[in-house]
Amino acid sequence: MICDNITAADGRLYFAGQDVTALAQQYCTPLYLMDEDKIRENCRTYLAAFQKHFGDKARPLYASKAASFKRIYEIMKEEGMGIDVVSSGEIYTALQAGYDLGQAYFHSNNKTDEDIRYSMEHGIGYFVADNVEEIRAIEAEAARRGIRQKVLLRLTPGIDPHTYEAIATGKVDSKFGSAIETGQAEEITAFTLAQPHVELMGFHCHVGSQVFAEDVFERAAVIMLEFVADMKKKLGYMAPQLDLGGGYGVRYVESDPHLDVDVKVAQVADAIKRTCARLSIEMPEIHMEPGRSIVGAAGMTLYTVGTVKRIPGYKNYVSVDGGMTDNPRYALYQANYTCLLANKMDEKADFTCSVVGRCCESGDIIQQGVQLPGSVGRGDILAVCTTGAYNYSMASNYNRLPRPPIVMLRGGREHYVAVERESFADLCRNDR
Ligand SMILES: Cc1ncc(COP(=O)(O)O)c(C=O)c1O
Ligand SMILES: N[C@@H](CCCC[NH3+])C(=O)O
Repeated sequence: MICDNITAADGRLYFAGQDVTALAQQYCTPLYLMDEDKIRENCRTYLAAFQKHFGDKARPLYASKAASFKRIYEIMKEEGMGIDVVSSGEIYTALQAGYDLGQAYFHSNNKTDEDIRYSMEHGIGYFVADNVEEIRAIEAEAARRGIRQKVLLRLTPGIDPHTYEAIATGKVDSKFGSAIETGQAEEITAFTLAQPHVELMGFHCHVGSQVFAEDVFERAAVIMLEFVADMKKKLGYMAPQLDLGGGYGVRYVESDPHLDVDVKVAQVADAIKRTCARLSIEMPEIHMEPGRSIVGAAGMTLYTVGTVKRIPGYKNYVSVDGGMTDNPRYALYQANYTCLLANKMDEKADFTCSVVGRCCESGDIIQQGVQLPGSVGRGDILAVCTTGAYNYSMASNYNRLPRPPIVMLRGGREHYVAVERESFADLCRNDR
């Protein structure tokens, strides 16, 4: 199986040690399951790797855009993880969970004045400013409040991470950040250092997501540290923090490699230490922002199969009771997923089909070229693996479909609702 929390016994699929067909019956479908133990294990793996390879001068921040709901911030708080947020909505949710915003880094390429005001009012720890206009707006709000606000600057190191084009973000031609190559990174650094109510805490980059390519983070670290050294020499400014963003990939299909976080962090730490020695600079405090690799494999989505359509000479279609509304990733990126028929795990999977959703949209596809048992039919439970990241958080109500609930699994036996299923009344809540 693609992850060690997925098993099969007596023809049934188990996730986090629990029979998912029974869970589908109890909670109905579509249904998001999340393995709380796996989320905590992943946090601990990052925390231990950072401690081991960087010592106290480092911290992983959970990129909460991957999965943002109250319970996840409670878990991050309990695990001692920092967080990255990208909107006032994520900040509000973190606050509802009692998360200390002083540990939060506020990203986004376009923070509104209202975002800046709201987050400062609630004591945001750090802004990761994207551009000069944001620095001006942060300076103005900080001056109004009579405080000195900590910020980092998002830079683009000019690296191609070899992932889906739509989720590559570290190239010079990007809506995010200021490019080192064009000199804009230096300009914004000088500008920020001249602001009386802004304290520059360092630099940030994020090269992309679902990254497996060798040494991408090491190369980013070297470019960023060379910039740090350059700013020390030119402006007399030594950055206290360096944040290398998120991006480690997870296994969606058998052909995806398995990334060992401890090994990856060790390699990045090694590159950082060697580069700092070569440049004769002190190692800044290092941060990374894993999102997908914390929650991706901790998720599974369950659907009930409806129509099975066989078109002789063409394709076979298996329709399920959710679709691009709860998982838009195939529609957006042609992303890969593993689909399993949860209640027929002992049957040979030799029926090739496209698993499609129920929306009025031909592109409403979960996955193509899926192999399921030939007996697949109405009422079967279809599981899509590795849906913990960027599924619930990117869900929509297209066609007025209510968002599924999130049921958390823990300890091999317990399950509880972390997010309720939306009702039809919820859909009309704001209608006048
Ligand atoms: C700035 C930033 N940090 C962290 C992440 C998290 O990335 P991932 O979920 O791939 O670890 C993202 C998303 O790609 C991001 O844009
Ligand atoms: N939403 C993307 C990840 C990138 C988002 C953050 N920059 C995905 O589903 O793969």
